[in-house]
Amino acid sequence: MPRGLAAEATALDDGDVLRAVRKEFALDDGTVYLDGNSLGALPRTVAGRLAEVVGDEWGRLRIRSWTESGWWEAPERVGDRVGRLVGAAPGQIVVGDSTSVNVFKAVVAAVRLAGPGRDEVLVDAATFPTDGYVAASAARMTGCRIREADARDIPGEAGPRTAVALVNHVDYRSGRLHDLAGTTAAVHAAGARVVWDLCHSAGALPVALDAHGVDLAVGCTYKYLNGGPGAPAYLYVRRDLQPRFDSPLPGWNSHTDPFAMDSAYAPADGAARGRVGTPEILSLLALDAALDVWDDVALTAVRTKSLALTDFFLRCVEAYAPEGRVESITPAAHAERGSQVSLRCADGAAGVMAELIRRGVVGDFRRPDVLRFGFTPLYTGFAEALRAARVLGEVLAG
Ligand SMILES: Cc1ncc(COP(=O)(O)O)c(C=O)c1O
Ligand SMILES: Nc1c(O)cccc1C(=O)C[C@H](N)C(=O)O
Repeated sequence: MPRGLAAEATALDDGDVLRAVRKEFALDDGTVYLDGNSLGALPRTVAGRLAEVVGDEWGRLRIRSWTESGWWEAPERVGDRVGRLVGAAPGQIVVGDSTSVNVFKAVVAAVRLAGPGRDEVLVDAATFPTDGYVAASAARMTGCRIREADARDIPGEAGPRTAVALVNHVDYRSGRLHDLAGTTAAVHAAGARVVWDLCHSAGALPVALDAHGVDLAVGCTYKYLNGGPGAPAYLYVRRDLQPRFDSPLPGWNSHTDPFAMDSAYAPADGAARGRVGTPEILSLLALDAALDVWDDVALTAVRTKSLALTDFFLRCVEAYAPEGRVESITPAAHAERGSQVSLRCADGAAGVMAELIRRGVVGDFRRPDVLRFGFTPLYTGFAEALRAARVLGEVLAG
């Protein structure tokens, strides 16, 4: 069986249409990096571009770079590049701040868009914690109450009192992919708005924000978009909602004429209305450079490879892991799977992951018992999936 898997891995790598993209990343063949769903690898061109931004744009041009190097418009320009990856036409995404901050803007703005009598913020019960914390605070501030529901039940749970539902497209822990089209349609049918958190889906699979009429969305850029540690996040506001988008953080950068330094606030049109303060130029331009790797990549090819990788890894785990030691909590159905495999390991999961990392297989551990393996189709190969499962088997066999 294992010999058959090795031959299969070779054949799959040979047929991989994305294989050449790996060399665009700074990766070493000694490590199997399965943590791109926490921090994406470094695209090789980023360091040179950053050196240029620091040396030439900041160092030589200094303040002139806000206009001459295009710094001022960079949040919307880079937003449009992210838009191509999440199915958003230009003019609807602004890059800046953290996901947490953008969740706040989106949830409060969605409540402000809601009709009378809507005082409920519906939250995916298994949400990444920051979304839950921020939504709870946003609810308190807007006179709403929070109600939690399993993300799969949100279509049926949204009702006449729901102002907004906040849902994770892919669950960070289990890797479950939620139904963006169906949930959005059902929440709309209930008269409410939906905010999607795309942190674990953008760059991992095709996302079609415009096609499904999503109201608002947020996401980070340091996972599958490889923007780097602390890279700025983004906010999507559907074009027809932009004139009514009432930001709870109306900083001077979102003013229609920031340099008027007017004491009265007048919001900018378009995506810029989602801005707050001065953009994080260095990390924003690092992200801009990192996005170049996507120029010739089709998201459909990414999805095909992602599913093949995770299918193959699951089969390898079945072949190598001692019976009963791990159990996948990631859905087997392709329609319900993101780009990771999470294995429940009831016995000593933290120690197992530490040993895996020591042996060159980098995933992560999520308390209390989850071993999480992220598969980044741009740079992860099938032989690596096989090696990760083999080493996991060895570690579990102790
Ligand atoms: C689903 C999800 N939402 C939000 C965050 C937090 O984003 P940030 O730290 O950029 O606020 C993360 C990861 O850290 C995440 O996985
Ligand atoms: N944002 C992170 C960080 O600053 C340090 C360590 C990990 C992260 C993460 O992104 C965690 C990630 N969102 C998760 O899904 O677990």
